Amino acid sequence: MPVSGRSASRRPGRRWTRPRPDPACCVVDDAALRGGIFLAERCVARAARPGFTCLYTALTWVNPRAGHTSGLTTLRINASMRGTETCFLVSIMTVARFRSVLRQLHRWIALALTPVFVLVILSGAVLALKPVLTAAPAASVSVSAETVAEALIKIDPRGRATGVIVSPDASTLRVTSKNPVGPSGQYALSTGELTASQPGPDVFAVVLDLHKNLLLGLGIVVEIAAYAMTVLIVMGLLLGLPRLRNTLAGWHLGIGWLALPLVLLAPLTGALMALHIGGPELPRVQGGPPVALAAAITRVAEQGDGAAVLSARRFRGGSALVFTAGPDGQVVRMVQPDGSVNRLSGGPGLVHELHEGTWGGAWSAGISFVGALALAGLTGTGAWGWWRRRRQQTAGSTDIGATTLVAFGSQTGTAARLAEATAQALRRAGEKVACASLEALQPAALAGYEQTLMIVSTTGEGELPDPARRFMQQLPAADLAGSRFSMLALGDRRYANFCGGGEQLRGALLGQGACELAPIERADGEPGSAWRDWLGRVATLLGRRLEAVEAPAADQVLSLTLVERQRLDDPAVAGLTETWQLSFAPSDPTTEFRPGDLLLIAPTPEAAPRCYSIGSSSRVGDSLIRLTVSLHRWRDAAGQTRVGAASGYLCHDLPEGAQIRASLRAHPQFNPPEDVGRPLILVAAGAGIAPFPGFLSEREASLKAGPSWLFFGNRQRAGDFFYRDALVRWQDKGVLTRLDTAFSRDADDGAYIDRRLIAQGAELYRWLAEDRGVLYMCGRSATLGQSVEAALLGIIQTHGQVSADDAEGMLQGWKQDGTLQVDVFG
Ligand SMILES: Cc1cc2nc3c(=O)[nH]c(=O)nc-3n(C[C@H](O)[C@H](O)[C@H](O)COP(=O)(O)O)c2cc1C
Repeated sequence: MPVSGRSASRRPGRRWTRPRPDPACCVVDDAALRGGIFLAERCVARAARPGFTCLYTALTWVNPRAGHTSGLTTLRINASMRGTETCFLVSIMTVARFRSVLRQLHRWIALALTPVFVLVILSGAVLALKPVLTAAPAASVSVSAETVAEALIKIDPRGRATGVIVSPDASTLRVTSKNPVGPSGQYALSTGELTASQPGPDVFAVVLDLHKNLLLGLGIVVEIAAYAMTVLIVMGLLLGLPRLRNTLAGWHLGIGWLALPLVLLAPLTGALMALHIGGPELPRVQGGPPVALAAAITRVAEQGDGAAVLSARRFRGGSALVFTAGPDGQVVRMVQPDGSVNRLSGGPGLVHELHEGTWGGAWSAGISFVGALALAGLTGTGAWGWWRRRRQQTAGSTDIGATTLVAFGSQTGTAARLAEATAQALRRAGEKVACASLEALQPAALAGYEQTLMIVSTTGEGELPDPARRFMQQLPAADLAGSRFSMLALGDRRYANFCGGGEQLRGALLGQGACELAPIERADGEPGSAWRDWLGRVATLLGRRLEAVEAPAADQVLSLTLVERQRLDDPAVAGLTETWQLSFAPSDPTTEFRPGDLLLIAPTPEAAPRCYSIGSSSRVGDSLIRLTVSLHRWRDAAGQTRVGAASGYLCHDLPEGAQIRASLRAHPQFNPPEDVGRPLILVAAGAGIAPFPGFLSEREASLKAGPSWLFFGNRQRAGDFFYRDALVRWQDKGVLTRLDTAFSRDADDGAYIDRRLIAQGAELYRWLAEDRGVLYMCGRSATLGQSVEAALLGIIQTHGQVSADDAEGMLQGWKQDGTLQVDVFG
């Protein structure tokens, strides 16, 4: 399907239609469809009963705006028995949709409860160490229940105390009360007097209260957190297998999977405890006025087994628990409000012991502690990853409080660098400045600033750079009365339409009512001096004094020798675009260049230069600058075949060994990311693959390189699968983690590259949104640029579960923060 056809069908608003009859006309997320049909088949299997005939049709609804499935498969089951036919319509969520919903739930539940998780997990880690850090609670000197009860009556005559612990030497009682008027402190057992030394706070008791009630009696919130944590871990398992990568998402998944028993232990046992499953068998609590601890201990004394009292505390429904040590070990008794005593058997129960790490002594405590650390790691990597993604999405939004906007429209980076230098110079002079590409701006944004300084280049035959086109299209609808601007237009007089792009935009701005703060400045070729003049004038009008300003590095003029020219397409295959790789040796062997930098070559000194993307890197020892050049061939009005001046010169006329002069233009926006660990997604069509061999050779040379994924589209696998051998070699070496191709003229393929992106949407979204990947796209603007962006919008909408507008905003955010780098040519 012609890509332009699909983009023309884009309409605002959400409208779901059935797939059109020609399957080539709709782009269906194959994986999602397969998932849906799989579920459909299971559903039919269930619906089928003896005597029924079942037919089903899976109707997958397609969203034409985004070009992807809605994620809902509607299933029609025609079941007939004895001539009566019934039709059921069942809607099934496809696997992709299900995972997407699951991911959203996982994210938002986890984020909502992160503060609670942090408190509960950290306090749990401290409590896990309690058995190791504290001495065993058993008393070394035994004291009878009667003695403790007598002392407690003196200390707490009104029965308000909620806990009492006998000291190991049986000399004092530590009494606590939740009621502020109740007794609290350390008392002599013999006299019942408050001892001079007040006991320090019981750290473990405070931590336990934090762990169980968040110190605020919010036990219910902790219970919910335990259920939620268990559910989140299960959801996480459903979301994907671990991919061991040194990224936050990689660590998150890795911890979740590899430490699964450990991370599941505490929340699961906590949830079971909250549900009273697996604990000791408790007698039914009668309820009634709470029994005083002294009375409870007296009732235990009356049992007459002479056991020594260790501690007692208030329990549910007015009852109390009394812990004693007898010859058979620790015994717990529950004293009800009516004075009846029940001996609790079986200890705290396995679930409690597993939760508290007390089932196997010090090393089980250690396991609980490691489990708590793993849970902390899961929470930390999850929350940090979310925060970092959020920051990436909001990064680059215009500075708050700025009065001057510096806006740029740049094709090959010069205007962008000058805009940044302009903003910095003005900021240093005290002006509040925001700086943004026209790509990220809407005309109405100009009204938010006192003035806008525009730096706009010209490309093609007098055209606006690609990133400025949408802004220009939106201008006719904007009312810019009251907005002030000044234009610095970058151009080159060797082109027919000098500074055409800047002139066009200026005319349109004036047409919409904006007025000029300072007259337009036109830069011919190297823009440094024109920029300085213009900036000086503008700064004076703004009442600012500039310090000495330095223009960004200019293009570097190189002397190059063509050492090799290799044909990349197969001349025997008809209908392909003739394409060559050219390797140039710079006369200065210390010349530095990186993949994505640009080489400007003109066939004659007076001719306009053309720009070619460099596909090699001096950083990894490449001494040759390598270009991929397609011959531009067309038929003129008289039917004569013509070839482009620059491409014809490079592909045919320039002999090997010849020397030329060319300009090297740094293009840092399109260089490989400095953080080599970031996953790399490269999307290329035809000669757009030019810079990517250089990207992969830089990755090959790095030990810390993250994964990389190339999407390459061309016409025929047999004839123009450029750099196939090198790509296969990089795949074998693990440098290229994934390779997806689309060959539009192959009978068994027929797809364009956007189809591949959509088919891999879930994984692609994960690389970009979760693993901090960065996507570079290179190819013709009219085809690759539009179709890939449309595919990305659909992917964000489907797999990020956001509206069309939010997807658009996210895509713009990706362009601003460098997640999406575009180098397209006309
Ligand atoms: C392929 C190409 C086409 C160009 N077309 C024109 C043009 O039609 N008119 C013009 O004045 N300058 C033209 N230029 C010159 C650029 O506008 C000039 O080099 C500018 O500094 C580039 O800025 P940028 O890197 O921000 O895009 C062209 C440059 C290239 C590489």
